[in-house]
Amino acid sequence: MCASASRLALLTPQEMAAADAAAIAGGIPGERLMEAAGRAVARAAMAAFRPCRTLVLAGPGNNGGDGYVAARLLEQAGWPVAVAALTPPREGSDAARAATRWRGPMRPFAPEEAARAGLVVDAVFGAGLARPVEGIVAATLAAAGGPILAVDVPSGLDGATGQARGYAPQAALTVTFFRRKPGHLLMPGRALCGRILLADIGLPESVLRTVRPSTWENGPGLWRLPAITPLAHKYSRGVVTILAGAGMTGAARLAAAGARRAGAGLVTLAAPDRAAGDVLRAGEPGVIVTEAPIAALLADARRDVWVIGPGMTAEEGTLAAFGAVASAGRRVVADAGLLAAAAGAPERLRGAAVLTPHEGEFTRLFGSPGTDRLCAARAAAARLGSVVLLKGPDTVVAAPDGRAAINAHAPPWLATAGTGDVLAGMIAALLAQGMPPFEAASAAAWLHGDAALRCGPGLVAEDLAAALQKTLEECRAT
Ligand SMILES: NC(=O)C1=CN([C@@H]2O[C@H](COP(=O)(O)OP(=O)(O)OC[C@H]3O[C@@H](n4cnc5c(N)ncnc54)[C@H](O)[C@@H]3O)[C@@H](O)[C@H]2O)[C@H](O)CC1
Ligand SMILES: [K+]
Repeated sequence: MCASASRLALLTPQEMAAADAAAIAGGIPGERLMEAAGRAVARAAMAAFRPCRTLVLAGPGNNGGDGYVAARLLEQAGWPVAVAALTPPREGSDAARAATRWRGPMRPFAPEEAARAGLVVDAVFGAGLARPVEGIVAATLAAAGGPILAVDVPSGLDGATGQARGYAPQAALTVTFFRRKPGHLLMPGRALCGRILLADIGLPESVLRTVRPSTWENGPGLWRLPAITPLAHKYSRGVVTILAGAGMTGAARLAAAGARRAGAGLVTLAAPDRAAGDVLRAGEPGVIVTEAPIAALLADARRDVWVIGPGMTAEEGTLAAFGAVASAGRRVVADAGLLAAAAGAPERLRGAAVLTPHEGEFTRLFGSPGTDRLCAARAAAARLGSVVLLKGPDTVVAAPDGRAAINAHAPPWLATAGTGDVLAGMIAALLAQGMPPFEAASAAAWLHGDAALRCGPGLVAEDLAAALQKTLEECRAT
């Protein structure tokens, strides 16, 4: 794994525990890791908040241990700190030793204590969350009068899925260690964490070779955009063919704009009839419009990548068009109408390079993704042998081989009509320029979000393609 991808690795709580164990087996005392974790929490508190009456809520495990260390260091810095222990740590554990070094005031675990605090440090549960948070823990966290600084994760948040198990508080700041967890990027986890600080606690990078992560935060470093060689010509920069629907030609035009701006050398819109063709010709002059039948288009071997679905209806004809293109060995980005046409029968999309369903399309194809979007997208990708890009505020890109990327680099205003069509065209363009499907889908998702961030909340889909130019310039420069 290259260095930049390594930095983007996301570790599940289980993988984090394995990383800890590997480090400890490699001779790094757990106590040193805990001391480093607690110090990172104390430093983050001192950097983010003014000295105030601080209550550290300590759980029975190592999350609690981090909390005792942070309490001791904050008190040494002159902060008025008290600790409330849910239950004492297991005797002889690192957390127990950290607890014995805490000589300051102890308080009961009680809502009124949290209500009186200017800052609550939530060190109750972290990677070891075993069951929903409820009862006195939930009541005390919910009563926090001031901001919450969460250690590793807000207690109750599942680090693997980003879902709250029972109650999980809204943190102002979350300090996590070594690598982020999927739950720090998946919703609602990302929102509940508030600002996320990643601290180095001295775990060597070598533990990643032991853990072998398969989930990454999406970003440059996980993929590289195709270089534009001096000898490039339009065919070498990839040919994208987009099937246009009879009615909604706008979607195909948006896909064409996305494909062109993402660098495809030649983009063709295949119209179903003359009327549609005339409408399409009114669009971007740089797009070739043809009414030629699919069979004739397939005779040109350079037409390697196709987009099928935007603006198309969910009926047999759409599936038949896909069948003809896929059986000719061409790579298809399946979106919108094609996904709808295969509802309940996802195997009919076997052979597609990339599927780009939103939640509703995914549900109609594979059933509800439920609370574990990562797992659902991975299962769908493995089932079809295709990359599945499950769109949302936390878009998940899953490959058939188990790799997955979570894209947090996208603003909420991206959720507007037509942006999905642009994305489908962008994926096709990157495929046509030689990127493998997982990398092409991941890169397109990130570029798509970055362009939307540049456009601001007034975004309409037509703006995206134009904003892509700046995004691509900067991405290529890095
Ligand atoms: N490398 C690192 O990232 C380091 C992380 N550290 C911290 O260690 C915790 C994980 O510690 P662990 O002991 O495995 O789990 P927890 O502290 O989260 O607590 C588990 C403990 O709590 C019990 N429990 C779980 N859920 C509940 C519940 N709902 N109600 C009651 N009790 C519950 C469970 O039975 C266990 O006894 C990680 O998050 C980091 O904060 C290390 O300190 C340093 C290295
Ligand atoms: K916590």
